[in-house]
Amino acid sequence: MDKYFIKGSEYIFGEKINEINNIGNIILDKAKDAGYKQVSTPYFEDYEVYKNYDKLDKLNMTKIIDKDGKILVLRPDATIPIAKIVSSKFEDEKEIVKLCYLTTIFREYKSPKSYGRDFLQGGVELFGKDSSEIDYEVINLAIDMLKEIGFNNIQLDIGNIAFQEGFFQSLNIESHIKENIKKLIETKNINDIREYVEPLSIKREDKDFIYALPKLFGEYDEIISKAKEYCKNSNMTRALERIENIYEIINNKKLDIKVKLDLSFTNNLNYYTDLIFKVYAGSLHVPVVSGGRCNNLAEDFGKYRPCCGFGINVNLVDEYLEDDKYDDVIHIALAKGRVHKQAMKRFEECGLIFPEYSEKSRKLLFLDKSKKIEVILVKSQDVPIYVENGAADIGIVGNDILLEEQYKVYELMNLNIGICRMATAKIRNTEIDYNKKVLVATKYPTITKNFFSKKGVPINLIKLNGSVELGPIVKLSDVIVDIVETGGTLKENNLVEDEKILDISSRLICNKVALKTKNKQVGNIMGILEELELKN
Ligand SMILES: Nc1ncnc2c1ncn2[C@@H]1O[C@H](COP(=O)(O)OP(=O)(O)OP(=O)(O)O)[C@@H](O)[C@H]1O
Ligand SMILES: O=P(O)(O)OC[C@H]1O[C@H](OP(=O)(O)OP(=O)(O)O)[C@H](O)[C@@H]1O
Repeated sequence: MDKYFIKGSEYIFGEKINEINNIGNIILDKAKDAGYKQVSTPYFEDYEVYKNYDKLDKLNMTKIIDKDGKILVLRPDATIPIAKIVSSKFEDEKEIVKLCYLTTIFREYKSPKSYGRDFLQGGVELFGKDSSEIDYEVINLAIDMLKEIGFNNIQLDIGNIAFQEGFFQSLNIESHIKENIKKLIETKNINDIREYVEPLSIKREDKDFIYALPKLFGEYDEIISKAKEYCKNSNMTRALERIENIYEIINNKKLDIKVKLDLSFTNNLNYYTDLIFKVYAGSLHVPVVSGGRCNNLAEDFGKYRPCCGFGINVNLVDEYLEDDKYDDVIHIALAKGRVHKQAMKRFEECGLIFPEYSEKSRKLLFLDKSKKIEVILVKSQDVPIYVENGAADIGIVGNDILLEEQYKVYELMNLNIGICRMATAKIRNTEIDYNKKVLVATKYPTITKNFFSKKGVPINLIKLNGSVELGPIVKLSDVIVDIVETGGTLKENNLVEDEKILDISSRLICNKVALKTKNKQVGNIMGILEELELKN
């Protein structure tokens, strides 16, 4: 039967339809009560318009060619069509225009429980005024909707894209380099950021800011005072003042939600100019609300009109409504085998005690003495899968695994355990003729293909699952690509290392949302591990 269905395109019926309609109606009713008028926009949009905003390919647009050969896209967002309506239908640019919508957005989304090619989104856009009071009004409406829908544990993260932009404007480097740095900041992979930025001719203090930026989120007081130390021009100062204003208003209103500051937000849709906010609800590992200020968007289609708005993914809200509980245990996935043994030693040296753990135990799940940290032992290849999907908040795994497949996780630290290298190896005293196709056996097809294609050597790859060293001995392959630590296995099998491909060590990785919602616990674990690193 499955052959008739497209992955990510869901049929919804029965009670599910009612649930989704109820959520949609709450969004529309709340918006209308607050003075917003409902709009409906076309399914098709002009690709030429969208491609200017989609700088990081975040929209994953579905393109269609019409009968005149024009490239169209299925509406991948709601804000741009609404900015077009406002510019064409509302002539007085001083007028405050408040519009709301409930519409299908044709864009991929992924949650630990589901994957969809499109989703129902409800939201609002308010045009005509730029002030912190309006920012609050819009944010408060989103919170109010989530409360009415039934969520109790709500976390609001606020940031200001103008802070980062202010910094990058003053940085005297080519724009494509700036864009590369921004992309790396978004991955939060400190190792990759350092590797790219360190050789650039940028002032030391600016490099330090770039390294600090991905970690510039968390408790408001701590982050705002850190951010102030990095201010180097009036744009950055103004951006922080704006954040202070909005935070003060929210704080005074006592909304009964957690409010955090995030200055590491990136402008991935390329139209935000100022405030950016995201709302997480319950144990949800993806934000349910995303919004912010895009003051210059309307001007692209007519006259300048500042704008602030948000969108709520109704499908996700529905999926997670039943899970509205906050779990304050931090779940750590460790690569079972060499890595977990070394990691558990590290934890022990840090004073973390897991009473039921012993190297010989066959148990796969251990709680620490305080019952706040849980370790799960999984196959090394599965660590990033557990973390990406939120089944674990953080994980410890070798960079060999992270390089072999792409995962949507943050790589936070190099732990300098599980150290080894990946290399090619061949039978002792033989020469490999790289002018003809070489037979390579390995457990690591992606790393192997990339390595040989960079060298310009054509290969035939044989994927094995272990005991790779046998390859050349039994004439299954000419060479192997495998992990070498002491070199003992190669030696005992009459092989020699030929060329090193990369250094390997274990990394601390983190689920993208857990970094926000369990920021304190993740920070504590990082702090403990960092301190130990300094001592060693
Ligand atoms: N000598 C080594 N051989 C293999 N991996 C090592 C070595 N030293 C460190 N590592 C790291 O440990 C990880 C693999 O650990 P281990 O070999 O215990 O698990 P595994 O390969 O999944 O186990 P198995 O092959 O028994 O299924 C690698 O991903 C790598 O990062
Ligand atoms: O340089 P060394 O210190 O000898 O370590 C390297 C060996 O260890 C690993 O094998 P593992 O024991 O994980 O078995 P596998 O071959 O089944 O993967 C790796 O694949 C090498 O074979």
